[in-house]
Amino acid sequence: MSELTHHARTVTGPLGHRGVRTTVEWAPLGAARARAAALIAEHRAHQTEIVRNPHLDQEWAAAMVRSRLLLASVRAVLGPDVAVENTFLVVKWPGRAFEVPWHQDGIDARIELDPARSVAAWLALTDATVASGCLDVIPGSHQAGYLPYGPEAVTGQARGRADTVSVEPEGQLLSVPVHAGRAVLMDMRLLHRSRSNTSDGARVGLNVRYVAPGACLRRDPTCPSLVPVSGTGWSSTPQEGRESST
Ligand SMILES: O=C(O)CCC(=O)C(=O)O
Ligand SMILES: [Fe+2]
Repeated sequence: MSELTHHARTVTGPLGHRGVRTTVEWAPLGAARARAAALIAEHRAHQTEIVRNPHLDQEWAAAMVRSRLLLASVRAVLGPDVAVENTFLVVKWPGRAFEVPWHQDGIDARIELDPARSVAAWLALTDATVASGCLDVIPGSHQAGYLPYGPEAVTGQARGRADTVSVEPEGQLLSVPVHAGRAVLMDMRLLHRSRSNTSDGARVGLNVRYVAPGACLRRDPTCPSLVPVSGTGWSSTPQEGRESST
């Protein structure tokens, strides 16, 4: 590959010039809704909003990140060897303020992921509508690369402060409503956010960061190990990602 071709590929990334794909399925509608109903029942009493890395210890999440339908799409983007770097369950309860500010998924204090070797998947367990706080994205925003970021100014107390980009997002916002059972794939650099849920039902989504070998440019030792979900290329590098320079 010539220098120029490589540069162009790095800028546009594995999802192309828009940096987002919205036609991906991970489960039949009914199965996704049934899982959402179980999670809503489990978390309603405490109004739990965030569960970190449920794929490590909860069977439903371990199964979700291995969805055959989803992995077919992820493999088409990343190649045969795929591991889960992180998962993040977000429940937006009706009538409760919870805005996720503009951010990029592939960089924070603990990680930096090579956008050419990683992809973020946002899986809808309930219908995500504009009213219930679906994702808003800025197509093409990934082409500007990783941007400076810092903690958001205000937040709900139990949640902590989320990272947000410290520059004004530029470009045309696109709201991405998705039905339960469908997913959005995003370039790790794509700017996105979500607003509060003003509908009368809970909105449930799982964010998954998928990586191919060599994707972890920086990863804190406190991060859990990568979980291989596809391919045979992981056996020789079981700790890949805990090392800072592979
Ligand atoms: O579920 C949401 O509304 C957004 C979640 C998100 O962007 C993330 O977990 O990185
Ligand atoms: Fe995100």
